[in-house]
Amino acid sequence: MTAAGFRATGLAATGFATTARGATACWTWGTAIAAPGCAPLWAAPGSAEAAAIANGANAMPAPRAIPYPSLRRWRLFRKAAIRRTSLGSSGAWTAIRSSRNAQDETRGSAPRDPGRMYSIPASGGPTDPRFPRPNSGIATRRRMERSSQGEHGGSRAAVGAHARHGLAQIAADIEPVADDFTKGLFARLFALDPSLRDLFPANMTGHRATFLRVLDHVFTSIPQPDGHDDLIEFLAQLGRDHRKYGLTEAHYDTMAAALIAEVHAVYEPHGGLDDEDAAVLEQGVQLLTGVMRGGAHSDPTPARRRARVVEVLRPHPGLSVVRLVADEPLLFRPGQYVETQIPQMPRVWRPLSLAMPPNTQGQLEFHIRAVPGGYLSSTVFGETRPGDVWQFGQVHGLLRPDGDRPVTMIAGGTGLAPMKSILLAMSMNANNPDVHLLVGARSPGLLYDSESLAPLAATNPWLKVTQVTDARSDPWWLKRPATAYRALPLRHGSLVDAMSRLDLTGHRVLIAGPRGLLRAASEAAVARGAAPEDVVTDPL
Ligand SMILES: NC(=O)C1=CN([C@@H]2O[C@H](COP(=O)(O)OP(=O)(O)OC[C@H]3O[C@@H](n4cnc5c(N)ncnc54)[C@H](O)[C@@H]3O)[C@@H](O)[C@H]2O)C=CC1
Repeated sequence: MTAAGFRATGLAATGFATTARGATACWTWGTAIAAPGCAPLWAAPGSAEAAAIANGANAMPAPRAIPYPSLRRWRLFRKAAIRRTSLGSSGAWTAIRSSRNAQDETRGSAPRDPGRMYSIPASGGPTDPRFPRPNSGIATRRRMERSSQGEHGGSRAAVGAHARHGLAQIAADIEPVADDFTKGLFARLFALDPSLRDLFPANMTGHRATFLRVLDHVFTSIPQPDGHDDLIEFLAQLGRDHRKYGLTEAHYDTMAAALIAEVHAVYEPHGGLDDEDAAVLEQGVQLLTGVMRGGAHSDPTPARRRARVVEVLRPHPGLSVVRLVADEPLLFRPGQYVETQIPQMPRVWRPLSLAMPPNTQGQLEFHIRAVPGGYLSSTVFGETRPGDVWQFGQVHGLLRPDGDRPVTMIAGGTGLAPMKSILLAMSMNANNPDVHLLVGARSPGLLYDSESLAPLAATNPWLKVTQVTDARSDPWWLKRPATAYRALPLRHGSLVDAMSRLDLTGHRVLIAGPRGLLRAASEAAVARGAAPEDVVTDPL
């Protein structure tokens, strides 16, 4: 074995032990460790994975988490659902029943739904795509239904016909009054149980928006003919996530009661929900809260982890690198992000990408760009000091290589963090697929981590790094003359333009950075031959 350990400057913190088969690495922030036996945290000592890594296999585990659907995906999904909604005895309904029966069993009573579920037709005609929406929507819908039933109620069949609109239609009816709805819902929730107020941040704007998206997703997914496994896993994951707020089982009952009451309140001025819609609503809400509760209950891992800030670096005036040591090592996959709470903003949780792979020392690193007016970033930037204790909830994220296929990474600004975590982890394997990292910044001096990337590229033959900057020269406020980037190839232009020279057929394409870049680079990747399912982003 030829060992090449070193201690680099700046942010670089990588030590390599080069073997005949390739390069493995162990690293710590300050000191390089040339130790061929370093096993990553996800491979328990003595496990088959650890043995596979020792034998040179690329042993990154498969992802477990279901991603949160993006707002766009939700909207598309939802539109499709409203067009072809139907309620049936689907897997989702079975889940509702199991969840309700499980609750009953824990309460010691007989299951409520021993037989079949509600006799709602399994399929029906599509809802009217021209269905009127804002404010007058509900009233108009009721008028339409009444006219089809006779003004003073109609046949059982007619009631069934409008019940087919079901949950997707309730979601559509809520949309025009979404803001008032979520305000009313949380006011009702906190009135029912004032202790809940202390678990959430003072500013509920983000929460209300997120809650609405979740509700919309659930209410439009349930009537779908398939995809219920994903929905159940999504809700279970959401329940696991919500453990960080300290929610108890009773809180879920309160939430269910508040939600049902608030939906009824929306329909109240328009004649109220009929019995079938009310039953459908209750089932949907039971599914939502029941599966979340089950997900939370069945997770044996701690709801929160803690880590202490040990170092805050400022590679350039617009960027903080925060390093922490956790009480207990965090379990995550390289490339993932973690829900984070800082002491200056209690009860506020934000996703941050981990810039190091998991390690037994519990070392964590985050790259945080100061965003003018940014809620968390500016606080971290101005106020974080060594000794601060940060808390962490669930980890998420799907950025990862896939088998032996070549990988192209597109990292814009601090979008480099998850890529660096993956690359450091890969450098511990003897065999890796070829990786081409394109890292972009506004100007050369903003390429903040070239000091780490240059030695990583120099010692790992499978890795190629290309830097891309929009401008050729640095802004006036960047006083430190930047030179580290000169160790790696540099192109000028946009990151997306730089992709135009690549053939991405058969490549796994991982993209991280500003939202605009995620969108533009995803389109460019597909245009350059990548299969859409191989283009992976994690919009934070
Ligand atoms: N997993 C992820 O997707 C991660 C995302 N981030 C996010 O990345 C962002 C990084 O911000 P900064 O460092 O200030 O980046 P920046 O604004 O300095 O831009 C970095 C690079 O992205 C390109 N870019 C920016 N906007 C673009 C657009 N609309 N279309 C095409 N290219 C675009 C720029 O040309 C530049 O090459 C933050 O918003 C952060 O939240 C950070 C870490 C992980």
